[in-house]
Amino acid sequence: MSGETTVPTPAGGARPEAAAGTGSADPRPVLEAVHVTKHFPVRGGLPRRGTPRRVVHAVEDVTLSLYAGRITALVGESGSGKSTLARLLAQLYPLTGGEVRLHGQSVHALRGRAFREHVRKVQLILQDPFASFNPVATIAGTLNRAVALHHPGSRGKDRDAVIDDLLTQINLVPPRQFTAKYPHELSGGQLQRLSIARALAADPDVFLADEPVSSLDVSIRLGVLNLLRRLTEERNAAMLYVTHDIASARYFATDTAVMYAGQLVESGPSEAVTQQAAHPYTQLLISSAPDPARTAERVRDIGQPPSLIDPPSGCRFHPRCPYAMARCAEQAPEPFEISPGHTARCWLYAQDAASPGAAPGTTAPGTTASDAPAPGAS
Ligand SMILES: Nc1ncnc2c1ncn2[C@@H]1O[C@H](COP(=O)(O)OP(=O)(O)OP(=O)(O)O)[C@@H](O)[C@H]1O
Repeated sequence: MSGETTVPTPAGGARPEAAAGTGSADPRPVLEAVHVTKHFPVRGGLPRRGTPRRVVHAVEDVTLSLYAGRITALVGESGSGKSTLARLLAQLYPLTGGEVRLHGQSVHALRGRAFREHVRKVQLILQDPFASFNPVATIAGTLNRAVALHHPGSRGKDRDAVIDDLLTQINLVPPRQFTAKYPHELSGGQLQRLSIARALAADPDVFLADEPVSSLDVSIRLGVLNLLRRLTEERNAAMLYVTHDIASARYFATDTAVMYAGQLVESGPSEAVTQQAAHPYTQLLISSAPDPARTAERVRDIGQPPSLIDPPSGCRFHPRCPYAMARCAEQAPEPFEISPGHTARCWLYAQDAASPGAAPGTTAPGTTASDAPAPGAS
């Protein structure tokens, strides 16, 4: 594939103001997933005697770091494990394997004080704001609870001032026009802003935003994304931005990580990942992204992801990969560095398979045309 893949503007139209800033100079990650694995037991049906219990391999050996002042987009098809990874980082599920680290410290808390401390520092913002509010609590009541939880010493006027400040930060102004309202009196965009205000009440170090704009009307997505980016930069927080929309990643996120069937297949600076996509899956994801300027012929059907109960051997993408070679079905590739900070788990970039800078689309060096079977071959 050429490095000239056209990436459309984010779903929803206009571009956010600019890609997120360079962040703080601190090179240490704020939050890390280190070789994180999550298997869910398959419900229903007892395993046959002598056979292992069947599991969904939702997340497999994922290592990902989030940095202060930087937004990392986590991109992939539905079912690729993005939300599960976000929830693992939030400590909402126990890990099957690996480790989550906050400020370099391993976190094992699933309850109690340590868990509450993790939840305070790592705030999850979910896709559907309507589902996350008590319909019979006013805006003031909802925020009052959050402020009381995270600022236990605050009282009366102090707390009102904090609530006013939170509403101002998310542009629900003047605040007193909103405090007496109920969730059903706000639009989807206003409610999502409110869920951001609730997260802000905890003064977090990390935001985990799981598809924060996909349930919103196209016309208001941009405003919410810009708000998230401004808050991340102003507070020098780290952000994980989970999305199906690789196009928005380029404009919104500093870094982009691509997940396929529970595994990270490519990661690096957003510009490199989206403009010089290295992994064949990332290339297919980009070529399938909606782009009004693109002719219908350029949009390719990218097929179906595999079962995560019996995932393919070797590289999980190999049954769909137009460049699959024999070793792809046998051995899972390690991440190979394409350029500084830009890696792809693809055998095409192994030293014995491809020369530096070579990308699939033409026959990869070390690979003859007959080595590269037709798409769908395994
Ligand atoms: N609690 C659970 N129990 C069993 N399987 C689960 C559970 N949560 C997720 N899964 C499975 O794990 C896999 C990954 O799901 P996940 O929701 O993380 O993907 P996703 O990329 O976030 O998808 P989407 O974009 O549709 O939300 C899927 O096969 C899903 O069915």
